[in-house]
Amino acid sequence: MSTPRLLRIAVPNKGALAEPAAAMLRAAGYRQRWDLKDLTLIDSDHEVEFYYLRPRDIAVYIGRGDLDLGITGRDMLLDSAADATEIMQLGFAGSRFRFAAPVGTTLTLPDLEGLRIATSYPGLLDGYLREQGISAELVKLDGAVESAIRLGVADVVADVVDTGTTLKRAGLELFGDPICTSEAVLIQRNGSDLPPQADALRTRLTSVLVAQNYLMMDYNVEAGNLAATTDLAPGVEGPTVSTLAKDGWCAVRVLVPRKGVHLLMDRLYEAGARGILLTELAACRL
Ligand SMILES: Nc1ncnc2c1ncn2[C@@H]1O[C@H](COP(=O)(O)OP(=O)(O)OP(=O)(O)O)[C@@H](O)[C@H]1O
Ligand SMILES: O=P(O)(O)OC[C@H]1O[C@H](OP(=O)(O)OP(=O)(O)O)[C@H](O)[C@@H]1O
Ligand SMILES: [Mg+2]
Repeated sequence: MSTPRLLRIAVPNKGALAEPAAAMLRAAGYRQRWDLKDLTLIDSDHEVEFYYLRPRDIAVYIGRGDLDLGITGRDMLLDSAADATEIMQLGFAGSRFRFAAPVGTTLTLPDLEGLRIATSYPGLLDGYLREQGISAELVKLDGAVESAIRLGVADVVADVVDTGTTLKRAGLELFGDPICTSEAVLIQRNGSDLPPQADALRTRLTSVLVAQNYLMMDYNVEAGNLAATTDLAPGVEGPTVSTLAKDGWCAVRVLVPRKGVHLLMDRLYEAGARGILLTELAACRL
């Protein structure tokens, strides 16, 4: 029987994506580099080879078919116009791509006509301006775009915004609708055939997301109140209900979303649940 070829995965080597991407792969059970100077790493147990590349270049390699799968930002994928598509959302490096101008300028979208717009994402911006029928001059910069207006090279910027701190420090404010809402995504070349290890990777990454977003809950409840509590927390495939060594009481175990879990515990308590315990999931396969 022939051994399958290595699955080749592009992983960001620096910037906002690098650390959480490596952490997610580690949490999924894959080996990751410890030495930041390593350019590649083979995880022979899983027949996977990781390539550590500039986040901006990852969509290009995937679109050309040089590598099988890559982790990048949706904004970077769209900016590259690569022949690739996102196949999974990874839940980190969330950001919005937005227009900003000096505080008090009160611009609207049509005012962009004829203005100079600084950006590190000219492909993404150009596509949006075309869609909106606006003709503007794009000033392409590598980074620190927020300083472009003060330095006189642009009237407006279009850049990645997370907390908004960088914009605020530069004396800028947002205007217009978000051009793109982004997060880290797993990408694949359109129509490419992947070795079987790709399915295992996707299952493992999904499991990491579940383990991050869910908690295991245990509680005790009198049989008469069981339905009221399980209605509040129905779980993924239904709660596990066992008999408690106390007359007329049940023990319940159920997966619950991390988000809003304190409110859920209050409601369960009101509905009769007692001894409510939460446990982190170290790993799972659902
Ligand atoms: N402060 C941030 N918070 C959350 N996500 C961010 C933040 N800054 C950038 N990102 C996201 O991380 C991804 C990579 O951006 P990053 O700024 O790390 O790369 P870069 O430095 O522009 O890349 P390169 O060095 O290759 O040009 C993008 O998808 C972007 O939306
Ligand atoms: O809204 P905030 O939380 O302030 O984050 C947004 C900032 O983070 C990124 O910058 P990065 O550190 O990647 O530097 P760069 O501009 O050189 O890419 C982005 O380009 C913004 O400048
Ligand atoms: Mg950046």
